[in-house]
Amino acid sequence: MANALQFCATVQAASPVFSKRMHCQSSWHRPSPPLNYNYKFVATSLVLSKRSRRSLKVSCEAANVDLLETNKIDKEAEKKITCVMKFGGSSMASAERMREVAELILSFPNERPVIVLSAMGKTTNNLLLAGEKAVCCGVTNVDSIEELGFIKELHKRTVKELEVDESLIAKTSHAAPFAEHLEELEQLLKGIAMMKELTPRTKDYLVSFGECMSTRIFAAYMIKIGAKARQYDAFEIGFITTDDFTNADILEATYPAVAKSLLGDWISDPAIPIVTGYLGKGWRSCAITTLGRGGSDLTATTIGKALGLSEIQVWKDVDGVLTCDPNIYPHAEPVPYLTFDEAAELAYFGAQVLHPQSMRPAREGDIPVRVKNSYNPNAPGTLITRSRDMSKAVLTSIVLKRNVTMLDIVSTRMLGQFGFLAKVFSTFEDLGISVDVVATSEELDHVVEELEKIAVVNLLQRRSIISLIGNVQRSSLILEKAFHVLRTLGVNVQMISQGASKVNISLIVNDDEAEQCVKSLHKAFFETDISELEWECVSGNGSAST
Ligand SMILES: Nc1ncnc2c1ncn2[C@@H]1O[C@H](COP(=O)(O)OP(=O)(O)O)[C@@H](O)[C@H]1O
Ligand SMILES: N[C@@H](CC(=O)OP(=O)(O)O)C(=O)O
Repeated sequence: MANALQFCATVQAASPVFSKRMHCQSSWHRPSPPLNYNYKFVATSLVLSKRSRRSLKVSCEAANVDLLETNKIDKEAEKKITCVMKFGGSSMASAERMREVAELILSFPNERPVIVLSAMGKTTNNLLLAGEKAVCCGVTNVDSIEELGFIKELHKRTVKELEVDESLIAKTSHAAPFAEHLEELEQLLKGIAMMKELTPRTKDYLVSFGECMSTRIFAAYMIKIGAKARQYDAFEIGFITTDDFTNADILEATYPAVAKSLLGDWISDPAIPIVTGYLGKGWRSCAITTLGRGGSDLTATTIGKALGLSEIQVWKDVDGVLTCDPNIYPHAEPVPYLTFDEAAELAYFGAQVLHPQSMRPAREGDIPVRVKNSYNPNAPGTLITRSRDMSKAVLTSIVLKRNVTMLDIVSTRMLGQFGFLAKVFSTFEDLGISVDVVATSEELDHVVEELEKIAVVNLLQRRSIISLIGNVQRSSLILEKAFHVLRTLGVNVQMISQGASKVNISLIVNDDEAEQCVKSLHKAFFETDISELEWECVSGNGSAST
């Protein structure tokens, strides 16, 4: 189909109205079948003849729509990118794992994916530890920091075992070669040692080495085994964020910018994009930022929305989202289906498996997210979509968040009720503390000091939040059963709340009782027949299976 006269245009869709207009224009121009022609998404690509391209330019100007670019296309570009596949640290922990992941990617001949990678294994933790040690170890001792040794050894060994050499790594991108990264990392640690200071901004620069190195090595390996691959640093291709170092938010401008970078290259020379997860660029500072721990999931869903892909896959080391944390209770089972709301709530309340913000772009783009196991690709995993059949659903998953501080605030009646609550929340806002993720007791001292002007405040530490994610249409059944289990254990619930999204009931208990509660709740809800559950509750003669 492609010939010298054909071009591809990438335009930025502003609204459904535009899409409609676009539709008219496309029939008017009579283009060949669209590359990525989807009404809902930001970037729309069309294959056009040279004459149509000129007319499209005029029409776009008239419709006040950005024509991002028109490129000559080749045959390969007619096959659009289909999905994004994200592989986390656990999937990329060694040369052996990288080989398996490469094989896995190539085992889907009908997919043309964008790959998002995290740092290898525990590299991010090791980089942070190395940074903390550098603060107090003195410049001359930096090269003997144990974690720096681990990082160097892991990456050099991986390069050697995969048999990718420097020249191959250099071919993967225009950026600095791999050896220079290790060199620069050591220099940075020496700088930290000299300054005796590790700011959040420096922390983000420091941890970025993990993803920058893993993607370069992996892209080089893909090229070595004959695949076409191209490495990208997210902060160079339009991941624009707030300047909240260590926990930055993706800004809206990211979507068209990322679409433009990735589609532009794909159209002119298709190659599997291998993108660094977790990283961005602060819009004011222009410095490297990170999206919060586990942020590569968010990178993947952002790319999914930016390109209007049909699926987002996040590959983990477990068979999908499970009924509870397998580290607490090994009999946790995979949950086959979840809604975006359920998954977001689960992540927000502490399930390590997904980044708390990662569902937002997927929900906005209405793109299904599949959570799969890179160690067991045949397992069906979890499919996360906008809605699902809830007719049989009671409880979906149990999440535990430990070491939470509970503030018990009683008004001294100096303010009316509305004024009192407003003052309480503005105190948290002024001090930049998010309720539910209060970090240190030092921060809390200020909160207590402020609140004591209007209330009696009790600080209750070492508490846990147990979140019951499920069908809150059946909240009476869930609560009845849960309280029955907890009463049998002799546990006193200290607070209860139902989330605004109506998929979550949260209970606060003491830290030292929490794990046992989760185990017993799991047995009662997931290892008991549901009809039995309802019968027990109706007849009132059931007993908790603990
Ligand atoms: N409800 C849950 N479902 C699945 N995994 C969970 C859950 N809660 C905690 N986890 C933990 O999350 C891990 C997977 O997430 P993560 O380590 O972030 O993967 P990756 O680094 O590959 O992205 C699992 O190994 C598991 O120990
Ligand atoms: N490497 C970063 C980002 C990330 O998403 O990692 P993982 O996918 O391994 O959770 C971290 O450890 O936080």
